[in-house]
Amino acid sequence: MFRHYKASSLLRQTLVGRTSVSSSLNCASAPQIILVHSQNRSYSKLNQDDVNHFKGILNKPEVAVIEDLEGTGSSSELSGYNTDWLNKLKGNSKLALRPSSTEEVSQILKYCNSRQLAVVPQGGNTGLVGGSVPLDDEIVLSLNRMNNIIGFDKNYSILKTQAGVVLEKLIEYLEQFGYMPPVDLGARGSCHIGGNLATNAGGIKLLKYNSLHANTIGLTAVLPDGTILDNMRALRKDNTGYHLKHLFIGSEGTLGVITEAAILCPKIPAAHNVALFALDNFDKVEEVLRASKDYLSENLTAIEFFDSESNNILKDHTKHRNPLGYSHNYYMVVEVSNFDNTSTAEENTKIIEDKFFGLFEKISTVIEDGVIAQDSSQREAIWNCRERIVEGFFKEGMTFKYDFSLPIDKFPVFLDKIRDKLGDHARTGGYGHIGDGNIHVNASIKGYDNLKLFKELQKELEPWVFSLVEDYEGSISAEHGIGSFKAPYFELNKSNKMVSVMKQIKGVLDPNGIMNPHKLFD
Ligand SMILES: O=C(O)CC[C@@H](O)C(=O)O
Ligand SMILES: [Zn+2]
Repeated sequence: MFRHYKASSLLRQTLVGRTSVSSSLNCASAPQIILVHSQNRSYSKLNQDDVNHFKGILNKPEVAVIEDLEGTGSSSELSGYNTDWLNKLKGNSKLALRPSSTEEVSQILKYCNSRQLAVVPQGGNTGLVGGSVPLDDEIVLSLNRMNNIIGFDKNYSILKTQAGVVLEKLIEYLEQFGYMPPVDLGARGSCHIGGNLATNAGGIKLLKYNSLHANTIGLTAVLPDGTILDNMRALRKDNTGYHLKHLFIGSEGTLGVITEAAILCPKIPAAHNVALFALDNFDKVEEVLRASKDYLSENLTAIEFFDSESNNILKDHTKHRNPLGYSHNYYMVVEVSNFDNTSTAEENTKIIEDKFFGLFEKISTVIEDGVIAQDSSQREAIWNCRERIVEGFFKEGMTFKYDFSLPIDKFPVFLDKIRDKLGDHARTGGYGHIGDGNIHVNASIKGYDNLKLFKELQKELEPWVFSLVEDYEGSISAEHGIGSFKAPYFELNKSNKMVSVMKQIKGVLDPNGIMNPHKLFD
């Protein structure tokens, strides 16, 4: 049984162990919706000589080159490289290349650049904005064979790794040293660290551990002309000139390919626990946020929220149940950690209990109800209430998915406006990373058989919603990136001057425009 917070009696809890926040989600079974099609610009057409060239330069060509030049559809493996995780896009690539070293990536790009062949770099292909699959017949450059962990520097807690390592493998590797990656996502079982870097992926840990921009100490990146930029000395302090690594982090594969990274890693907390609160209005959500930040300070490791529609969607489509039920307007998940490794397990338990007890005293008149986990499975159950909402919307039907940054006081009015706009056509929920101003809006129409309605609504909704975000001085992407889905709106959300400098940088590094065409810039 979960232990309930009640204003009259807060009982001491038993806190044990540590658990991952959730297992990986997988959207591979979704019915397919094709949303974007693009005719490539003046790229060359891939021919047999090109394929033979790649076979000649790559180690183990039998696994490094996956081709279907004739377009017979004989390679089902190629179909995986062509299809995005949400099953919203299907490209028409005839060739996927799987290099095994930075040198091979360099040779591939050099050749593609000289032949004007377009390239889509691909990591775990778990992105949500259509950024990692071809829109036409671009060559897929997959990093999935570059999956070696290079090592961990215990003096400076810096991990060195190849880009194609799955995030979960890094989590497991670092555990032996008592450390963890600074980033964690629902897709941890499939996403690659290189893809996380290329998209500057966020997630629930960002509040505490900051972004990948902040934690990346060094990178190796390959430019479209094959030049290797090796910055893997991994010096914590290196104040010499422009930090080119930042150009590649979040560039969504439009400037080059990240092949290695050196990442600063935080210690795994000695202990942690989570509580779930129910609230009746959004002002109170903000109050709990402020109280948690003020009172818990550095012990606050995550704070998330979800609204009642998101909670209902979870109930309707997944096996996960909210221990606080379904009658409240808002819910918040608060995670508290203790970092003092010299404390005993009992002391840790008490330290965390005291933290929650102190927080509860401050918010007891604000919350309607609350529970604290008593063991690792309850922690997971609480996290599932938040992390599995995605799965619920996905099962409801075709989903509009957004990841906005907004001033927090605009969250409720913003959601109301979207609900008004979509009317009865969709179920719309808001949830996300309240601690860093990032709201996810998911809106699902029922089922997968009304693509016409979906597209009609999209036409109405998107120009309007993205300009609303601009009016509110927010960002159209807090963490998922621009990809191809948001590319038409990218320039709306940035000043002309900024877009112009970005395009100049793109022009310098990728003058032939071979890298990930139609992503980021429309
Ligand atoms: O699928 C989504 O819309 C959000 C996914 C992820 O960023 C999350 O925070 O759960
Ligand atoms: Zn998120």
